[in-house]
Amino acid sequence: MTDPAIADLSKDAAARAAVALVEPGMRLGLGTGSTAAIFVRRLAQRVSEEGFALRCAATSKATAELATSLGLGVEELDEIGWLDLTIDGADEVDPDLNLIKGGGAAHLREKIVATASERMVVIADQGKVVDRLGQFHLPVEVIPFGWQATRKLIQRALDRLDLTQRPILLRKRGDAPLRTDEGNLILDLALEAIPDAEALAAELSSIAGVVEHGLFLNICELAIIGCPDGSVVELRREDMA
Ligand SMILES: O=C[C@H](O)[C@H](O)[C@H](O)COP(=O)(O)O
Repeated sequence: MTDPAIADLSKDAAARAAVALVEPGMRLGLGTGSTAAIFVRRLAQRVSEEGFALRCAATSKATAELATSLGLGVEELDEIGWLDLTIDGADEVDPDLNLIKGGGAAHLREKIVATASERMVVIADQGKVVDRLGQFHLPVEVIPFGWQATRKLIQRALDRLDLTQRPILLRKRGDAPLRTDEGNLILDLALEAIPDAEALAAELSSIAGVVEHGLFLNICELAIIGCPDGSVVELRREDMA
């Protein structure tokens, strides 16, 4: 676990490098979370200094509010239609640039926005880089109707993948179940490690009550990893380089 102050310097380094990828007139997807929020602040700063136009779609109500408060115009994704670039954070990044996202319960809209973009770039601190996905609890957004049956079906899917006895936790905010921007629930899967992310993603996607899981496979093209000294390391997916 990275020291929070060090992580903030690193996140800022990654955010500043990502702002340099933005070109005037771009159609841009804005991610969610603490790293994405730093990016939004740095982006607003650059736009106010240089005064160019952008069209932005946000991945959450929180990001839309932040961007709007900083003077960035935010539109619905469908008003813009398609995006040139999405910049977002991640909870884990593996060597193939596969990700776990959804620590902030926003992965459904994040995945819609990222896959409606020509390019998705992740910004993160070094603590997010892992050899194999799964230490971070995998968020799964589920419909409230019949969610306990959905949880049983997820458990059975995990059993088929030899991920037995893994806790599946209903995410709460205070005493109440957390509701996503879409009014759904989040189940967090404490897997420890994911031996076959493609197989798990396919199993989860086949369950009726599952809206979306937080595995982002083959979506991210570039990860900008910030370091506390202000430098960054760029990780690229081989097949897109
Ligand atoms: O749902 C939230 C998102 O997937 C975030 O991008 C992710 O949790 C990373 O957030 P942070 O930058 O705060 O670590």
